[in-house]
Amino acid sequence: MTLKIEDLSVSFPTGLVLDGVSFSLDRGEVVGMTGSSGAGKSIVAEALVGALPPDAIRAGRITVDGAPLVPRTIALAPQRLDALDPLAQVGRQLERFARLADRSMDVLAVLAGVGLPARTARLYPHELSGGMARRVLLATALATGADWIVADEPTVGLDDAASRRILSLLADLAASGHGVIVISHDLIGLAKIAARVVILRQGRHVETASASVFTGPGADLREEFSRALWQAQLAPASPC
Ligand SMILES: Nc1ncnc2c1ncn2[C@@H]1O[C@H](COP(=O)(O)OP(=O)(O)OP(=O)(O)O)[C@@H](O)[C@H]1O
Repeated sequence: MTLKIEDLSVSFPTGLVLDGVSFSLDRGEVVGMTGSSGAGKSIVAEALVGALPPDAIRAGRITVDGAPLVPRTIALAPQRLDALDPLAQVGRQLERFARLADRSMDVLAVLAGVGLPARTARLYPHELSGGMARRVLLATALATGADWIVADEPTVGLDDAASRRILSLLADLAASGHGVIVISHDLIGLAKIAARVVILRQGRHVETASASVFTGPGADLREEFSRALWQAQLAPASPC
C-alpha cells in the first residue's frame, strides 16, 4: 500500500504556510521530514491526520493506493508530552485512544510493541522517564490500530543513547508493516532509518533526498539549502 501526498498546501487567514508538498511512502518504509524551524513540518503532520486548526484551508490530495486516505488509518504520535492526561494512568489513556478509534486492543501488547514493561500501564505521566514518555506517545498512536504513523519530533529532549533507541523502535514499527513518517531536526538520525528525507524550508518543499546521499559533505544533495542543513549537523558544536 502506498500513501501519496500530492501538492499539499495549507493557508490561514494570515497567509500561506505550506506550498505544494509532495511525497509518498509504502507500508514497511520510514520517510523522514526535516527543515528549519517554522518550515511547516507540524502543519504537514496535522494535515495528514486531519487535525488542522478550524481556520486552516487545505488543498492537494492525500490518497492510499489511489483512494482518499481513511482518517482512522493514520495516527499522530504528538511532539508535546502534555498530550498525555496528567491525571490518568497510561493503560487507561491507551484504552481511550483505542475507543476513539472504535477498536479494542490489548494494552500490554501495545506497551510491549514500544518496548515498555507491563507495569507501565499503572503509571501516571509524571512517573515516566523522558524515554518512556516518548514510547507512550508512540503507543497512543499504535493503540488506534493505524497503518500509518506520524511521529512528530519523537526524540526531542532525549540524550543520544535514548534517541538511538527510539529511532530503532521506529524502524522496527516499519519492519512490522507500518508506514512511518518521522519529523525531526536530527538529520543524522533520520538518515540512518529513513528511505528518503523530505526537506522543507519556509513552507516550501525543497527536495526529497534519498538517505544514501547523506554521506560526507552531502555533495549529491540537489539543493544548497539541504547541503547547508546537513553540513551544520556534521560540524562540531562550538565551545561556549
Ligand atoms: N494556527 C495557525 N495560524 C497561523 N499560522 C500558523 C498556525 N499554526 C502554525 N502556523 C504557522 O505555520 C508555519 C509552520 O509551522 P509549523 O509548526 O508547522 O513549523 P515546524 O516546521 O513544525 O517548526 P518547528 O520545527 O519549530 O516545530 C509557521 O510559520 C507558523 O507560525
